[in-house]
Amino acid sequence: MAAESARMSSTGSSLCNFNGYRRPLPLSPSRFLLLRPRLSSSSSRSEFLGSVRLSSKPSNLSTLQHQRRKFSVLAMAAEESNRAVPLKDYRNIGIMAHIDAGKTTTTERILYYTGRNYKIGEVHEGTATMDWMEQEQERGITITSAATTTFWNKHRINIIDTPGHVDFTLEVERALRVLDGAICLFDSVAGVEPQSETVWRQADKYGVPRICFVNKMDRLGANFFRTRDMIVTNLGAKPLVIQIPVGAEDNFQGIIDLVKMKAVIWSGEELGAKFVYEDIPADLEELSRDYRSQMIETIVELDDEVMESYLEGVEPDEETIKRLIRKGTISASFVPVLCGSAFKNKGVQPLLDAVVDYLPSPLEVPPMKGTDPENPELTIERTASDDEPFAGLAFKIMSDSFVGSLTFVRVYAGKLSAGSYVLNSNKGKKERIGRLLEMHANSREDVKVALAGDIVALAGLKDTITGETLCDPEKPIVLERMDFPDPVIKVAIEPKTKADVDKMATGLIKLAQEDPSFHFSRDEEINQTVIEGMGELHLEIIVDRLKREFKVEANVGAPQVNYRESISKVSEVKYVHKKQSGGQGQFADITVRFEPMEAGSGYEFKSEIKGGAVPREYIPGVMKGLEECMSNGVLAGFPVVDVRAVLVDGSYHDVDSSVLAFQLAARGAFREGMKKSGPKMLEPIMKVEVVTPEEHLGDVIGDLNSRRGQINSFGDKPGGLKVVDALVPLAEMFQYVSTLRGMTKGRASYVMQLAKFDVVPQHIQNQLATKEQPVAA
Ligand SMILES: Nc1nc2c(ncn2[C@@H]2O[C@H](COP(=O)(O)OP(=O)(O)OP(=O)(O)O)[C@@H](O)[C@H]2O)c(=O)[nH]1
Repeated sequence: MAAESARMSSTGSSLCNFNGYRRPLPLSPSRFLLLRPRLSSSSSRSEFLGSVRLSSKPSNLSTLQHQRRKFSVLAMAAEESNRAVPLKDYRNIGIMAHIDAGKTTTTERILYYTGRNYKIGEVHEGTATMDWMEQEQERGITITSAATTTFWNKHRINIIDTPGHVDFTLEVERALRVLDGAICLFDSVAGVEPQSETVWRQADKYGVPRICFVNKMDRLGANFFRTRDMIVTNLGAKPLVIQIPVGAEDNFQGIIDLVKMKAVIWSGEELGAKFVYEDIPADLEELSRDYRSQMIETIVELDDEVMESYLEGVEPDEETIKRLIRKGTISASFVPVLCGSAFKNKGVQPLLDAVVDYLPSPLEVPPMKGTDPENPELTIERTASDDEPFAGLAFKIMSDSFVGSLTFVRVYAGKLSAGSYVLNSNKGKKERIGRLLEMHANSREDVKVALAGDIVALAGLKDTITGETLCDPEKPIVLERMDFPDPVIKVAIEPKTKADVDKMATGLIKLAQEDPSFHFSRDEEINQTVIEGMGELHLEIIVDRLKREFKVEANVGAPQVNYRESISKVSEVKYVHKKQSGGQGQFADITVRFEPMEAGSGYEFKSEIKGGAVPREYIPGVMKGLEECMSNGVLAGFPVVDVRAVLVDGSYHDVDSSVLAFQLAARGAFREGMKKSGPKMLEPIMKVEVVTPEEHLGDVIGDLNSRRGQINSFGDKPGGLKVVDALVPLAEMFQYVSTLRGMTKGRASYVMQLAKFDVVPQHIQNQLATKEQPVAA
């Protein structure tokens, strides 16, 4: 059996200690129904390669356990040999791009050509298989990742379709976290668009090898070479052109395969149209030779021997070329660039070949690392093998009308059997694996066992939420968690009838389990529920799902920005809470130092108490008192962030001191301390990119200025379009879509994403301080 290896890490967290205690960013001004732990950021795969192996974890298994283990190893070995597809032939891939670049269409074509989908759906007809949710079909956009398994050339390909809209970038992050490789799609007319840049950076962060597919070569204005150049200028990447188009727009016929030096021409554009390999047309011979030389000169750099032969005039053979393209893709030395038209059914099969030929198998990516739940200082790794102890990551939860809820899990190591028990190592709870399902968009297949490298859906898990680890109870590990963004927008929501109250609570809990970027809270005092998310569309979809899936009719208030409060300087306050009203009194004396922290740090509590000035048993009272206040800043009641509270001194009374007295003292210290620390209000600032015809440029800029926008740059786009890049407070962007539409007769478009939090101008702070919290309409 492969040994479980242990590594020491310097980043162990001490979540429960008084010193260095951290809590999540407070997200609502009122009481929470749901609190989420702040998750540590995942480090990149390349970072992982740098760690040092120290020792093996000692085993303390009893003889009986040893025997059982020996038996199960033998059983596993037998199963390994029964593996239908060897692990080296697995490809776990995602398809990512800007909105409307054609991800869903391409995925549909892949499913068709790999034989899993007999009746193909068209996105614009609202019948695409991957876009299975009703809202997606109506709106023609992809809003959740749907995982599906398919086969090509004896390889097993697990595909995750990801959304392009910025409100759902979390979905893209989640997909990237569990994938080994990606196809980046571009619209050949628009080239590299803003959301492609965002997902590209996300893929960089997770070290995901990728190939590029320049889609929509049949569209008017299609330009493969311009898109290739934009990959250099906008993404800073090194493209390796391995195909060039034959024709473009109406005349797009196929591609030149620069590896085989053959033209691949489709006989028609209907589904299932046949293609043939033929000689390169005379007018493309020179261009093809040029691009092939560039390709070969790039790849030979990866192998000294091949380079030497090449310099002596020997061109590498097809097998060597493919091996080196694969090597360079996996090591991110370059990104192969292909082209086609998914809609016109051209280029999809060679794209599938490229997935198999150039994207990595689970064996070619660094082993997954995590920590020992008993000892967070100890880093453990799991390599992709059925012989390792089971470890998997729950990366998505979806409500399902048949089985209640489905938990999507990427199996990193070991095997998972239906009917067995696994450990949720984040919660320390066992979960029974009821059904294991292999997903095919909206249909499913029961399987008995999932093996290393698989992506499966589990039915009937009770406690596991997105981002948590499931593992072998005898070999526990907590895998690196995912980063979830904090919501930037909120609205009040109220059920229309009393009968809907319970249904709404059930629905909100389920939706929050599925989507870690969606939060909700309820203030019993004013009888109000507030939902929080990443944008207007995100919350609109949540309300829509409440209605459709949970049959809840609700009134929804106007959207409000999630402001935050913070401090600008250090302050120290001494606060004595003393009460004597007959009977036992209350006494607590504390000195707390409040320190500003770097943006995004949340809130931290530390105790520097020495010699028992404040006895240990009272410190939780101080922590609790401070934490309660952190969700309610002194300026306008917004959550307080980026603050460290340090308990430096205090005193107590033998009879009158209690946890409650210290809790109340902490509240008093917070109020005074915040006021002394230069409190400030922060607001989300969005990076906005507007694409508009030149004649409306003046109006667009004037309007952005009137929204407190700061214009950063202008640019040009094909087709005489202008691009404006600006930073605008989110508070000024509500309903921008209709203003922009009206102003430009529907000819301009925009995308935006969170850039940073910044200080709110004083006059707006004053208005906010006197404003009511959101109320449902
Ligand atoms: N002309 C042409 N149209 C295409 C092609 N591929 C996709 N489309 C069309 O482009 C539109 C968007 O395609 P989708 O597949 O939904 O794009 P998507 O990237 O999944 O979109 P989101 O999920 O909303 O981000 C649809 O109307 C498609 O029919 C293509 O190769 N050529």
